[in-house]
Amino acid sequence: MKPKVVLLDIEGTTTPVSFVHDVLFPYARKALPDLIVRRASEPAVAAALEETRRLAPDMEPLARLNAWMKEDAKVAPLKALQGLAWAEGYADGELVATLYPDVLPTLRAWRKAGVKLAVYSSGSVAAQKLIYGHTAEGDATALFDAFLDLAMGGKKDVASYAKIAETEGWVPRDVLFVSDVVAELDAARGAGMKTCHMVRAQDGTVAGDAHPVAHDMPEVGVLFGLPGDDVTADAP
Ligand SMILES: CSCCC(=O)C(=O)COP(=O)(O)O
Ligand SMILES: [Mg+2]
Repeated sequence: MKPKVVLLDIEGTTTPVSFVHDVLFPYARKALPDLIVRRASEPAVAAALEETRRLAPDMEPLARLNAWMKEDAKVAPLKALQGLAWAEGYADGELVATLYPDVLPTLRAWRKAGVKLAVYSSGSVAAQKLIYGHTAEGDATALFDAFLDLAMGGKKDVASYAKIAETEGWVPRDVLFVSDVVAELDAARGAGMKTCHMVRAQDGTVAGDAHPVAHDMPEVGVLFGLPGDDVTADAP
């Protein structure tokens, strides 16, 4: 059975790991000390700092945020603040999202064929929309039916995928989850979803034998019977 929904990870799947680690994360690391002071009275900033204090009561929030960034911790208040920092960078033109070149043409073809597309990333929904809203080809957010983040739970937890399916009204076996991280794929499979391991040579991802392996988005399509980008697709 062909998937009716394709649920996509971002880092290592649709964007190079280097874009996240060498461009986005350093930008946020530099911007956050000023941002959390300058915008301290904004509810989103205040809530993220409050949650940081709650999770790490013995540490000064900026020190905790810096330590999380060093560990690449997927923690909701850090992800919220990083998203606010990146919004400033995209707005002033300093940031432009880098996607793998096979991504948008293939997603357009799948959407044109009636496949629903969605994002599930540790990055906040706001940050996801910024990435797809600032690609070299313009705003591609209209391709997606749903954006999902850590509010659904951690990406390595079976319950998160069950919650996503329930929230969106999807039958799990109709959903194909594509990610570069095997533990995330194991969790999605545990909830009844189809899975595909994205192994991008540029990212140094190592293929295993637990999940079907693809090296780019068209190969995902071949494995799961989805159309290729030779289908005429109007750019969103
Ligand atoms: C979507 S914002 C940038 C990516 C990010 O912050 C991140 O932690 C990547 O996580 P993913 O779940 O997409 O691997
Ligand atoms: Mg990933």
